[in-house]
Amino acid sequence: MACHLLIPAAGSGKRMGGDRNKLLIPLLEKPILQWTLEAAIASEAIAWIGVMAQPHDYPEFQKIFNRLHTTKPIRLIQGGATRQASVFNGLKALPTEGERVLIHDGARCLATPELFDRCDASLQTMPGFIAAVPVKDTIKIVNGKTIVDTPDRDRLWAAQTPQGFQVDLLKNAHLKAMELGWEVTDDAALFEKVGLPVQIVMGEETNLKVTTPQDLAIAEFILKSRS
Ligand SMILES: Nc1ccn([C@@H]2O[C@H](COP(=O)(O)OP(=O)(O)OP(=O)(O)O)[C@@H](O)[C@H]2O)c(=O)n1
Ligand SMILES: C[C@](O)(CO)[C@H](O)COP(=O)(O)O
Repeated sequence: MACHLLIPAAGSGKRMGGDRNKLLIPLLEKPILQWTLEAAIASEAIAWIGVMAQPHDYPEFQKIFNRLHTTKPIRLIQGGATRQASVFNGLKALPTEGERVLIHDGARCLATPELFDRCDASLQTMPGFIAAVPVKDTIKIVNGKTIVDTPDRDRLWAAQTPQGFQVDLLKNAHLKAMELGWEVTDDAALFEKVGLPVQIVMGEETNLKVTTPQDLAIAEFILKSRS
């Protein structure tokens, strides 16, 4: 079964500090979103891509789509006020034959096609998963500036995308979130809140989310080391 991919790309990039969507910032002469799309296009598993965007970004995003060499359909879908709302809009716009969906942040432009393929294979056997990597730092829980706990690092994983789910289960979790006013930063959290299991799939250390100007420099370094 062909895999459908939703790319939340409707943010504003506040932490990047610029005056436009950070996904339009050039990284080695290509916009961040173009790197993300090229990796998704190169993944054998993905047959259809929906990109959630703010209408004011449509013209620039369309220019990026026009530069891509692919026959895979790429659709613009109106984004929402939060990542969560953008994903919900994406779920409603999926082609009806899609039973399972991958969701991948436009800002994670270093994910490899192999990661998408591995995630799609995992999604065939589980209702929900996230790509994640084991945490390397010792993490502290603090109250104000005082440490209150040091959780066991063996149980800590850093969440990434792709994340993948059975569409009907995820839609129901989003509906419940709207009804009860839950606000979360990833889709796995909604699955967790409704009591559904989410598995871990090994992510990639280099699969960072470009969030701050420092991340741009790191992403550039990683891309150069690949060429
Ligand atoms: N209303 C929103 C907000 C975010 N996103 C997307 O969700 C992904 C992860 O969000 P983040 O990295 O936080 O992006 P921004 O919201 O743009 O950044 P910031 O939080 O710094 O404003 C990004 O690809 C972003 O475009 C989205 O589709 N719709
Ligand atoms: C989905 C995500 O990328 C997992 O790391 C993340 O939660 C996105 O939300 P953020 O608020 O931009 O970190």
